[in-house]
Amino acid sequence: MKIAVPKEIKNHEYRVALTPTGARELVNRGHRVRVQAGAGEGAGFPDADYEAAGASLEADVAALWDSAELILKVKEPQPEEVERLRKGQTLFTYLHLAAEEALTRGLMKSGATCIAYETITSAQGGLPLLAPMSAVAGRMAVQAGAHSLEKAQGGAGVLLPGVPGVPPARVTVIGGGVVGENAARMALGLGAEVTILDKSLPRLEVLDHRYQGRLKTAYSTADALDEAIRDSDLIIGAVLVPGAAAPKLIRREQLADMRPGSVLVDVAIDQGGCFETSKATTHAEPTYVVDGIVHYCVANMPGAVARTSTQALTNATLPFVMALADKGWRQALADDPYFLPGLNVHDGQVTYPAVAEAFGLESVDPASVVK
Ligand SMILES: NC(=O)C1=CN([C@@H]2O[C@H](COP(=O)(O)OP(=O)(O)OC[C@H]3O[C@@H](n4cnc5c(N)ncnc54)[C@H](O)[C@@H]3O)[C@@H](O)[C@H]2O)C=CC1
Ligand SMILES: CC(=O)C(=O)O
Ligand SMILES: [Mg+2]
Repeated sequence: MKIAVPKEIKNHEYRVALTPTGARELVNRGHRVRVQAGAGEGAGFPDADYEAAGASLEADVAALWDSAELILKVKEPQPEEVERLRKGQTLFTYLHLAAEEALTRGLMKSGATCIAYETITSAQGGLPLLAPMSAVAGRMAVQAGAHSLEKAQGGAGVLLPGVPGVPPARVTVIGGGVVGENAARMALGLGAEVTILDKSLPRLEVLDHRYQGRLKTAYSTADALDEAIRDSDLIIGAVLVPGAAAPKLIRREQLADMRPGSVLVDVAIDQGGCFETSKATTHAEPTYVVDGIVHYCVANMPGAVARTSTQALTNATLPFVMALADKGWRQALADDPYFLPGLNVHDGQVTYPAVAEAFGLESVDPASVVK
């Protein structure tokens, strides 16, 4: 199969969808891999390493996209990339469509087959192609929050661990999944006082057991959120309803109940964000202040630690990439009921119910598409 790996063009996105190691695996199976010149540089993978792995380099972006049957990316396609996509091509990347109507409609118009990393499931539960980046983003959320609490960033001037004689800061994490647990681990490690809110009691039980009293857990209700808003120096938004737009859990008027200079880090921003006042920011300008509260809402947090993230992402994606390349998208999805929910758009139609619902579109059963 003809496979293309473009250089990512989102603001400060340095990850790449395939490492030279991954390229070698595909080439060894008889596939033709073309990598855009410079695509791996930001993650520390020079062009020469791809050539040594048997891939070819392409400097002309239009030619790269045009020649491909399968396009591997990291971030959702930007408008100029959507323009390049066409019927007959398969796109495999993060899409987060429920947060982006224009992108959804653009992909429908392209006629291409679009498979999202973040909606693929597994027999063990969870979202195996989201999890590695959620681990990165969860850990980074505490670094970002700690930095945002500094005065120069508009923060209250609070040090997360405190010092002897001064109590630690209070951190609340809303959503105790992969992002939430990784954020909590980091915050605990720094000595903060940490509470996790979740709607899932079984999940809270697991966390309670695992952290043996060092981590407080609370069932996520309006009252629990009110309390968190009043008491927290840092709130991390880490909820997910798979494939759907994030629920808005803190409204603008509630910011008045927070201490001035407190910080909201909205990791769920890639699904639209879980705070009413969240709007996506970039690594170039990650924060802004609303009503005295610092907001950090970067939608591609792992892009900032591209080396770690690229290796973690491609460890998870490679088996799926190999299945797509070896069997073609239709057979690969038909053979694997956990891969099938990755299909979000095919030939002008939405095939993921939560995305269709978000925009009042009709949803087609993916199983009927791969028959
Ligand atoms: N901004 C970025 O760069 C990145 C963002 N993300 C995003 O972070 C979000 C979280 O991802 P994961 O932790 O992997 O998901 P997950 O599925 O592991 O965890 C989500 C948790 O949220 C809980 N939840 C759902 N509704 C809730 C509510 N109303 N109140 C409290 N808890 C609720 C669920 O029970 C679940 O435990 C996703 O939107 C994901 O796309 C992930 C990686 C990078
Ligand atoms: C999950 C996601 O959106 C990211 O890693 O950028
Ligand atoms: Mg996004």
